[in-house]
Amino acid sequence: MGDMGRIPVGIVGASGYGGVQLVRLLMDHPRLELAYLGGESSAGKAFAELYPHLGHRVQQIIEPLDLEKIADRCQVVFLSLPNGLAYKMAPTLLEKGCKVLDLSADYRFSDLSTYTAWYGGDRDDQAIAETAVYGLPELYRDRIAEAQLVGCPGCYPTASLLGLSPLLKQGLVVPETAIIDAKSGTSGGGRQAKVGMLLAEADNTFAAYNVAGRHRHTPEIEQVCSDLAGHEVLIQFTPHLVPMVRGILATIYANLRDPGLVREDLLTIYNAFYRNAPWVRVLPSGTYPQTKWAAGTNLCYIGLEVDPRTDRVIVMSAIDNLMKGQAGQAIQCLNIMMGWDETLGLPQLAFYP
Ligand SMILES: NC(=O)C1=CN([C@@H]2O[C@H](COP(=O)(O)OP(=O)(O)OC[C@H]3O[C@@H](n4cnc5c(N)ncnc54)[C@H](OP(=O)(O)O)[C@@H]3O)[C@@H](O)[C@H]2O)C=CC1
Ligand SMILES: CC(=O)N[C@@H](CCC(=O)OP(=O)(O)O)C(=O)O
Repeated sequence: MGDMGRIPVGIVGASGYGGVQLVRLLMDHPRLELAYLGGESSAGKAFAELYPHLGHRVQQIIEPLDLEKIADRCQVVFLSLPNGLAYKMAPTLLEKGCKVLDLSADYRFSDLSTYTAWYGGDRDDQAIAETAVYGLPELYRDRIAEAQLVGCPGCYPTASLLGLSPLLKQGLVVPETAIIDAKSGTSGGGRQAKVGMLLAEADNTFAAYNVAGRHRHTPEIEQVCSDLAGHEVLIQFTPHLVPMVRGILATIYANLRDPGLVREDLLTIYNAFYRNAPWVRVLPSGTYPQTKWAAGTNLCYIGLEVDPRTDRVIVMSAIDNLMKGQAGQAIQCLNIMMGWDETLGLPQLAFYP
């Protein structure tokens, strides 16, 4: 235990977008303290050299990877790394008693053959993967509370699943008719330099990518939808890149089983479903979410409509991809794992008015 009863925490991948969000959140968390910052190409640099605006609060140097040292110093470790690295690091940390929260895809799949089909690699750690809990608290809160290893969801799956879950759980729509049309800001692609993310390339343009089941978040969304529906479900998911930095808006369409249902019926059902979920705000009738309301917060805003001409429900779900879609949700999960209030240390006020 660190000073004043705070829990010492390490972040591997501290220089990336997920890493810096975690640092920002940990600085103001009343029960956690930063005990280790790790990176690869940034190792040896002061964190303040990369993020000078946080330099008055964070004096640490980013250190090279040393799992034994991390485990000696930390009770909790966040792995915020490119896919395919966490599963090589987590076993040592777990063996030494650390709680591990992985922000990559390595521990999101209960069946590793799905992971390797989409992410490649050769994994033989099915037994460890099976101990991991999918870190979407609104669906798996009780299991997260008992977990030592959490696989935090992707940003698109978070927005999509929070929008779709009440409908699937209650059997209100035909699951196979669900279409998720989602748009993300560029920070979803991480901090690595990529030509498509240059301002000159990404500004003033709006386009779909990885269409027709080609995005790796498709199987992640389908895994949870199948769990909720009680049978295997295929979902149409189309991601888009929009010229903004933060935020995801998922617009979801599905055919209602009962065409007599109206908007108010569904809003009542959504409000009941999320009544104990402090990070989900179901909007009043006729109000649709905007990404800027969620920016910088751990909130998910949900609005919905029913189209009586087509008997479809249309659900809109907005999050900040770096917060509820990544680092904020990881802290929410840790709060639950520690038995604390799940809102502890997480911002509710958006960056914008
Ligand atoms: N951006 C988003 O909206 C979301 C991202 N995610 C996932 O979270 C994870 C992190 O994403 P993001 O923060 O965007 O990524 P970034 O590209 O911004 O950062 C990646 C980090 O990984 C570090 N790293 C890379 N290789 C190694 C290594 N071998 N050993 C130690 N550190 C290493 C880098 O360190 P260095 O700079 O020192 O080389 C850097 O700190 C990814 O798996 C991503 O898919 C999940 C949800 C949303
Ligand atoms: C805009 C953008 O590029 N977004 C990323 C998704 C980021 C994410 O959540 O990635 P992981 O599932 O790997 O954690 C993409 O489409 O690849």
